[in-house]
Amino acid sequence: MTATLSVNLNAIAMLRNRRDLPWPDVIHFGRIALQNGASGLTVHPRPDQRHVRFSDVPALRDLIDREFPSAEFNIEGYPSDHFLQLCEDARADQVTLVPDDPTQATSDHGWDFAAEAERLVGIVARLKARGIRVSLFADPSPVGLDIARRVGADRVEFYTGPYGATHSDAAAAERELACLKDAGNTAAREGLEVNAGHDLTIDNLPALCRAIPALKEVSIGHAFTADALEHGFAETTRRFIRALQPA
Ligand SMILES: CC(=O)[C@@H](O)[C@H](O)COP(=O)(O)O
Ligand SMILES: NCC(=O)COP(=O)(O)O
Repeated sequence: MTATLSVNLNAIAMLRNRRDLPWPDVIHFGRIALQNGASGLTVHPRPDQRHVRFSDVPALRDLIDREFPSAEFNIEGYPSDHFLQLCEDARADQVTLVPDDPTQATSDHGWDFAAEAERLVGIVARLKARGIRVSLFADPSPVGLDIARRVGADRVEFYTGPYGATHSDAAAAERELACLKDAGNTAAREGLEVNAGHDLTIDNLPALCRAIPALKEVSIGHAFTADALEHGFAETTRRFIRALQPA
């Protein structure tokens, strides 16, 4: 199985927000990514709208509906009532629920499934009742994946920040990959499909795909955007898709 690529547009939105101007245009770069083979688009509209604005969400839904109806729209975020309503109004194909505090600089941990199970059951049911696939952001660990399944999640997205941080330490990378492999095997046993994201790059993707052969989707934004500064958005999309192909 080859994991699909969902391009995260947060960094494009952050660049746009530097000035009160409409460029770089989030919709334009989402279109380029989908035109060049990305399977979907991801955004993480945070409460402070530091990058993706709430108004970007319906506009991206409209792009996919009009021009790329087979593409998926993955919306990530903390399950506040406002966020859940935003996802429902946008008819998200997938919602990735993340336990982020509004003040966090970025996403840096998965759910404490044991502590949050009771709350997550209703939230997951609400989204699934609207035909939305639900993925729960999870640490790269087997712990709690049985609960993730019990609360109704279709998938977990393993947080690959610790793996991404090992870019200059091969031994540490092997240790993180072993954790991801173990977590991926447990997820499969629990009947969960697996996504992954955070600090993934062209260089670290192949080993991750070998560690989790059943990996369904990777969502990538930061390193993708850095690569695109050098290669352009279209070629970078093709480069990341090539990196996902089995060797
Ligand atoms: C959930 C995750 O790991 C990322 O998708 C997250 O959206 C990154 O958020 P920032 O782009 O705000 O750092
Ligand atoms: N879920 C991860 C994501 O969407 C993008 O994370 P990053 O590549 O910006 O670190």
